[in-house]
Amino acid sequence: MSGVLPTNGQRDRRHTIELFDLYKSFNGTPVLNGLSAGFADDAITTVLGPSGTGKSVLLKHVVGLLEPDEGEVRVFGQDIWKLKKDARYEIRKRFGVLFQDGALFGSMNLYDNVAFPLRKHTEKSEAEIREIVMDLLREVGLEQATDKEPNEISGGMRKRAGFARALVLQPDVVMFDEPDSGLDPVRTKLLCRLIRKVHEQHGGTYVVITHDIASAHFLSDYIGMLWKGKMVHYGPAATAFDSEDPFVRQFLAGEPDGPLGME
Ligand SMILES: Nc1ncnc2c1ncn2[C@@H]1O[C@H](COP(=O)(O)OP(=O)(O)OP(=O)(O)O)[C@@H](O)[C@H]1O
Repeated sequence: MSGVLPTNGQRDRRHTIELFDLYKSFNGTPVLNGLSAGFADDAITTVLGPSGTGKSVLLKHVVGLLEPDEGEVRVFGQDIWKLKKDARYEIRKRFGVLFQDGALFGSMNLYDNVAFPLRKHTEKSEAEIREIVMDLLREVGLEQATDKEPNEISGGMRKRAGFARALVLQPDVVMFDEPDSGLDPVRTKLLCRLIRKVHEQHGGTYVVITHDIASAHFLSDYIGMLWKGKMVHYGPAATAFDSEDPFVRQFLAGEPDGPLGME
C-alpha cells in the first residue's frame, strides 16, 4: 500500500486533526483497526473507501461523538479523550459538521435552524444574528426559502441549509458525511461546486467522506483511502488518480477485479 501515512514516528507534523493508532470494535467486531491519519490543514481532503469500511465511524471519532477503544484523536494538538468533558465541548464548537440528511430541526424554519448555534453559543444580538444568517443563506442560494421547514424543501436544499448551519460559528474544521448521498449527478456537482467556492472564500480544514469518485475528483486537494479500518493511502489528489497501487487504482476506476473484494 502506498501513501504518506503519519505514523507514530512523525508525531511532530502537527496537523489540526491527527489520529494515531485508533482501534474501535462494536460487539467484538473490529471497525477501526490501527488507523493513523493526519488531514492537511486549510485544504479539502476526501476520505474514500468501500461501503461499511468505517468512514462514518472515523468521522464520529474526529468530532468526539465516539471514543476509541485504543489510540489518540488529537485535535488542535490535544488528545480530546484526555480532556475534561467541558474542554472537549469547547473544541467541538470549532467544528462544523454536515451530516447526510443535513440533520436540521424539523420543527424550525431554515432561518431558525441556521440561527440556532449562534443563539445557543454566542451573546450576539438578533440584529447581528440576522446579518450573519442571511449572508450565509444567500451564499448557499437559500435566501428565498428562509421561512420553509425542512420537510417542505428538496434533499439538495436541506444539505445546503445544513452546510450554512455548519458554517455559522466560523469553524476551523468542517466535516461532511457523504454530502452527495441521495442527490442526482447535477445536484451533486452543484453542491461540490458550492463547497469548493465556500472553501476558497473562507479557508479551513475540510474533510469530506464519500464513495463518489466524481465528487472526489472535483473536490479534493488530498485523498485518503480507508480499507478494513486503516488509512491505506493518503496524498495529493493528483497522486491518487495517477497511483500504480493496485487497491487505489481499482477503487478509483470502479473495477470489479483486483485486491478489493466483496468482503
Ligand atoms: N454505533 C454502532 N454500533 C454498532 N455497529 C456500528 C455502529 N456504528 C457503525 N457500526 C458498524 O461499523 C461498520 C462501519 O460503519 P460505517 O457507517 O462507518 O461505514 P461506512 O464506511 O461509512 O459505510 P457507507 O459508505 O456504506 O456509509 C458497519 O459494519 C456498521 O454496522
